[in-house]
Amino acid sequence: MAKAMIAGLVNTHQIEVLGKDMVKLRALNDAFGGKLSLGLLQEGVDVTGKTLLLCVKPHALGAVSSYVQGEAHGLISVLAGTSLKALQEAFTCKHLIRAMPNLAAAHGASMTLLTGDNDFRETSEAILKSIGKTHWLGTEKEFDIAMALTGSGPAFLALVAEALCDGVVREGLKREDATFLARGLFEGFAPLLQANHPALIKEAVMSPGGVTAAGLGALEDCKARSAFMLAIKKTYEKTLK
Ligand SMILES: NC(=O)C1=CN([C@@H]2O[C@H](COP(=O)(O)OP(=O)(O)OC[C@H]3O[C@@H](n4cnc5c(N)ncnc54)[C@H](O)[C@@H]3O)[C@@H](O)[C@H]2O)C=CC1
Ligand SMILES: O=C(O)[C@@H]1CCC=N1
Repeated sequence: MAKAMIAGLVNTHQIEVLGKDMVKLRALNDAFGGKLSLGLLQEGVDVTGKTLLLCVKPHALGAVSSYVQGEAHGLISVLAGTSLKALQEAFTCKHLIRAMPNLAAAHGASMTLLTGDNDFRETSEAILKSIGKTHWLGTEKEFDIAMALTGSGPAFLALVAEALCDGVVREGLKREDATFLARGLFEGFAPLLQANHPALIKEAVMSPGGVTAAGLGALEDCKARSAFMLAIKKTYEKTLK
């Protein structure tokens, strides 16, 4: 996630990357043409007046915060399931934001959620727009629910793509043809979804008594819709633990 954010920001912002391993940091800097400043994350790192992008796994929050000192200007955290309250207890900063990008950030196409301090909304939106689109949510509850859709969504859609491919392979299609076709399907589906409500797309394809109706009937028999709703529920509930 950090690498994707750096790629989006490197040409417009001064970026200092703090990490544990100087060899890895140098390799990262080489990948970005030497445009980064590097620093070791060690006791006493002064972050006064800086805007921090926190991109470690949630369990590393305590370790990272124990190293830094001073009052940061802003802190933008991408840590899943880590509340504003927990961040506030760990860091001293003027403005606090939670952000939830997704894996498409690696292609500049993230759908990133934001919530937190309204006074830092514009700045955080400008920063996160470097990796795709942003959407501000007024409460942490909405943010945590929406995360199940956009943060985890690439994994759910990957499962759909994989399952559809498995289906045609089971019927006899070659795997490479299936994969090529699924990529084309998803590419074409993106603009369709931008222009139409999903229910209308389904209705447009579902001819009376036709082949798609037979397939959709099987999905309803298998409770596919209910399975996806349960997946969202479980993802959201896990966020709260
Ligand atoms: N992978 C995803 O699709 C998404 C991930 N996130 C969030 O992004 C965060 C990072 O996830 P990834 O980039 O996938 O993980 P990652 O494992 O690729 O990157 C984490 C980085 O943190 C460094 N690190 C670990 N412990 C550290 C410590 N104590 N001090 C300094 N650096 C430390 C690691 O060396 C590594 O470079 C997580 O909190 C996750 O919840 C958010 C949205 C989507
Ligand atoms: O599953 C996770 O914990 C992270 C957060 C959202 C996507 N991946």
